[in-house]
Amino acid sequence: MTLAEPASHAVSGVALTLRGVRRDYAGVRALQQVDLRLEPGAVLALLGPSGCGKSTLLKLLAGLEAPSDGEIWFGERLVATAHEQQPPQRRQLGMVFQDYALWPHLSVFANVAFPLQMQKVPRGELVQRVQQALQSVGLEHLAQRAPAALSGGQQQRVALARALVARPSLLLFDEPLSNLDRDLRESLSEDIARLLRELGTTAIYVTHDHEEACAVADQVAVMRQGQVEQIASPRDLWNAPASAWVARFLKLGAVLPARRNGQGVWLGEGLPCLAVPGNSAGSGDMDTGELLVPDSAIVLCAPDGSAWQARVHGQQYRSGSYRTTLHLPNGAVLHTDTRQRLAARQAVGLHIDAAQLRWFAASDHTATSGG
Ligand SMILES: Nc1ncnc2c1ncn2[C@@H]1O[C@H](COP(=O)(O)OP(=O)(O)OP(=O)(O)O)[C@@H](O)[C@H]1O
Repeated sequence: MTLAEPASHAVSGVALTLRGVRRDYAGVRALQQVDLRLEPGAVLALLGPSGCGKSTLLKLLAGLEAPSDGEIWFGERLVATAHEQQPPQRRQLGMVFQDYALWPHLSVFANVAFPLQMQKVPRGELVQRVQQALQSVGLEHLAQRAPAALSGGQQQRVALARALVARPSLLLFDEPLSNLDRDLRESLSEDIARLLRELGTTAIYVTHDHEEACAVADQVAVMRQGQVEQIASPRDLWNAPASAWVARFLKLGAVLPARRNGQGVWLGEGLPCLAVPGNSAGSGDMDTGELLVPDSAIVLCAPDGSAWQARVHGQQYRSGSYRTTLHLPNGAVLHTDTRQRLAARQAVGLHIDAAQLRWFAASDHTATSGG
């Protein structure tokens, strides 16, 4: 198959298709069989632990590396196979990196103008587009400054304007906010999300930060060992994690070994039975698996107010409430948030909202939720 030429005019928001994409380095399979499809204008966050293949996937999309197998399509354009790759400059990409990558000797204006100069855009149009891009990131008043005279957040806004000014069909973000403090990350991720939606640009956004991924993206791909473990909207990811691993990675609550049959689910010998709705186990033999118990499923009560007994292991104050660690009689650890200050080793009762629990079979990724 030969690679198509890019369209001569700027295309906003291209569809993205990956089919069977694999990438091997000497002795390391960094990506194995990645298949995904992104609609034009959609924003996909790649989230996953260190080494899961996020940067490798980004490099393949950027054309900085070639797949060992599979196909990458931008809309109707085949941009990469193992045998043939379109170079980065022909892919109509914008990129925003963690370290901003601005030219230190050029002004803010000149940095943003750079991609248009490369495209030999006429001066009048160039000035107008640079001003527009700077306006969209709220920096038009700093056009003549040098990057060194800007804060980290402002520098990243310049990088964003530079990526947007060329009207790319795909924007790639590589941990763009990880050098910034939490408040700035929040405000800038909101701005990025708004801009991407206004412009209708398709984007891939690599991050380690769950909240940032959900703030920016329509879809989140959770990656594990070179594969996409789950791809879903932020809401579906939180409400319906596909596996115990995803639930753990997203820190959705305690994920505990459990057993079940048709009568219910048990977290251990001698503990009360949980009536997890939708439990599809047969009435006979016990099934082993894991149970997700979100923090929000647990409400504390007096020790004699429930069949569930626990002891307080410790508390940590966190913006308005105490995150409380609880030990069940069999040693299992649960967490909940409460406004009550409790003593270590204090006995408490628990109400567990079974509707929020989620069962994961040991042998597969099939989850049964209470919701
Ligand atoms: N040039 C390379 N040569 C050999 N192995 C590599 C190379 N680049 C990446 N890898 C390996 O491929 C796997 C995926 O790496 P990648 O950088 O894509 O992970 P990541 O999810 O981006 O990690 P991080 O979040 O730490 O940046 C890792 O095991 C890594 O060691």
